[in-house]
Amino acid sequence: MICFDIAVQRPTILIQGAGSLGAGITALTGASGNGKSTLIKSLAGLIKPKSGYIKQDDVYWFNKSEKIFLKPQQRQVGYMPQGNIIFPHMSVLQNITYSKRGDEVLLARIMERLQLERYSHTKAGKLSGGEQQRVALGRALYAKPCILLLDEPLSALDWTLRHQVQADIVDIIKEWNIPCLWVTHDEEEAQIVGHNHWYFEKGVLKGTQ
Ligand SMILES: Nc1ncnc2c1ncn2[C@@H]1O[C@H](COP(=O)(O)OP(=O)(O)OP(=O)(O)O)[C@@H](O)[C@H]1O
Repeated sequence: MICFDIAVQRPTILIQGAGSLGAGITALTGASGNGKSTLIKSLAGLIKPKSGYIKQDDVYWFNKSEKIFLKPQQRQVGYMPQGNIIFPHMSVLQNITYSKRGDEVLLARIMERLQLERYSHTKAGKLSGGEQQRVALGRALYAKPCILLLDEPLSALDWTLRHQVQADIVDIIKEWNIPCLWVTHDEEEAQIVGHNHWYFEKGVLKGTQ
């Protein structure tokens, strides 16, 4: 279980949120610029909030008053960022094993589950959009995450691929039984994938109770 209560000051908006993430998918929506990526990056350790705490069970990842701040690599987080998500000149295998956290068994399982085996030595930049998304997901899973943070994981895909990759991700999260925070602009996608639905309104996280 990941619990947090944080505030992040941005130039034009104060972003605040408190909640807890147990197994299953929590969809996160909200208007552009309201703080969705900021929350995800804070949980991943890429942003240090100005106050509050983030903890996994009893272990603090961030605690302002105790001056605790774990770096991203010290948190067991699988993070799939928005935008350019793969290293195009590296092979699929090199992309997936980038974190060096997993092992051969986990790698084999990921390659099989994401149907990437036949592309192992292909440069990731040569794959289709949907295949690249699966590589990015594989990299996040290879980090042996205790939480998956997905920032608009389907945004680069056309409608057919969207449904396919969406179903793959939902299946894997069910199988792995871990918490997942899934950012999307698409309310319909949020309803389909999310067991819970959080949203940002004027920088404040709602729907967490
Ligand atoms: N690196 C940064 N430095 C300073 N301010 C930033 C930075 N990145 C984002 N912001 C600001 O923080 C606020 C929240 O941005 P954030 O990216 O979290 O929004 P979002 O809800 O994810 O938006 P979108 O849906 O457009 O991706 C915005 O006002 C944005 O301008």
